[in-house]
Amino acid sequence: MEAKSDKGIILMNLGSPDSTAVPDVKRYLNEFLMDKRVIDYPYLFRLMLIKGIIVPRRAPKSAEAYKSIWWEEGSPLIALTKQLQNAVQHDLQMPVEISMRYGNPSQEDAYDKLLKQNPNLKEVILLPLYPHYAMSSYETAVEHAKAVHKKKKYPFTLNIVPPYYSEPDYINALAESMRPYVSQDFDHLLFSYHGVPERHIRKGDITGKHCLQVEDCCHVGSPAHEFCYRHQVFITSELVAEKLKIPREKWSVTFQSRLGREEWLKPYTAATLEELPKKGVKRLLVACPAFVSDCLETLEEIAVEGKHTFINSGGDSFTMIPCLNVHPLWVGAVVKWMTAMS
Ligand SMILES: C=CC1=C(C)c2cc3[nH]c(cc4nc(cc5[nH]c(cc1n2)c(C)c5CCC(=O)O)C(CCC(=O)O)=C4C)c(C)c3C=C
Ligand SMILES: [Fe+2]
Ligand SMILES: [Fe+2]
Repeated sequence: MEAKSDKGIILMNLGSPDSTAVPDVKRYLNEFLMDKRVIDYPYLFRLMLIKGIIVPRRAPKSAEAYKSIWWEEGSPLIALTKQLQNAVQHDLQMPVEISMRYGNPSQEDAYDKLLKQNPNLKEVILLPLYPHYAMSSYETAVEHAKAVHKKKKYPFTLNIVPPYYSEPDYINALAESMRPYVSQDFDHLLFSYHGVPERHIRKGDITGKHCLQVEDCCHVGSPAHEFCYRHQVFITSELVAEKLKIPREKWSVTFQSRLGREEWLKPYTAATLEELPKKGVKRLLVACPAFVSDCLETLEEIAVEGKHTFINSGGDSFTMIPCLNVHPLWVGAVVKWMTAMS
């Protein structure tokens, strides 16, 4: 009989509200936006801004948006993360659980479930479902996982997978998942990434003098790249475009989901979708590699709102390429990484 593994795996994603009811969306947005790595203003100012202005205004609109994409089994992001869990579990001996940075299932739920399955658990391998490093995504997920682990004095160690934005297995899975779409006629491929404030990029610059300060900073060698979201999304896009042999003038990178009045990474996706038809781009493909699983930001902001903007601006066809979700090559990559780390 095969010996029981003393390791377990957690796939960690961002999370969604428990339901599309406004109070649930409010609770989720409060937790999300009160995170000091997402909105990094001083605590009291953040509290007043989030609880007094942003959440009361945003929650009803967000609830409507969630309603328009909600599945019978609940949030697409959570359902797709569960599907990934099942697919990976099928090929691995170690138990696999999922956790969400905000909402449910929580990090504690995932640790407890693993421990219940094996009280002698020695190590948990944590795979954040974010390919790129950003203070507001990968960093907050990992710091949260570490904080819960420390606070509850769990008896196992944590082994965290670093950002995989340029890992050949990830790039191969992403490129192959996109190949059926780029094999048909199209005028342009847009890589639309979740945006972040430019200030976050400068704040995360470990050299203090590189990001958004040096001409073409993301393509000039620097230790800052290890923590630079902008650099990392360019690398992903370049590697995928190279693998798919898409000429440089046929693809570009934009940033979506801006919130608030600060300057965020540019160019903005919405403005680009308006401009492209005027430049002769009529048949557009859009991929969103900041997200491993399809979610509100792809299914609503891109596939519905983005399409509307593009078609109303003179575009003819708009195709959103699905996220990796449970693509067999992605499942294979995760299984390979987990096996190598165990
Ligand atoms: C200051 C605000 C935000 C930053 C910075 C931010 C960064 C960031 N977010 C993701 C991934 C996702 N974000 C999602 C939804 C979402 N994001 C924000 C705000 C910021 N995100 C809000 C307010 C929301 C909620 C929805 C809304 O009201 O518009 C999602 C989808 C969640 C779902 O349930 O489907 C994802 C995924 C990344 C990767 C990132 C930094 C790189
Ligand atoms: Fe977000
Ligand atoms: Fe940079």
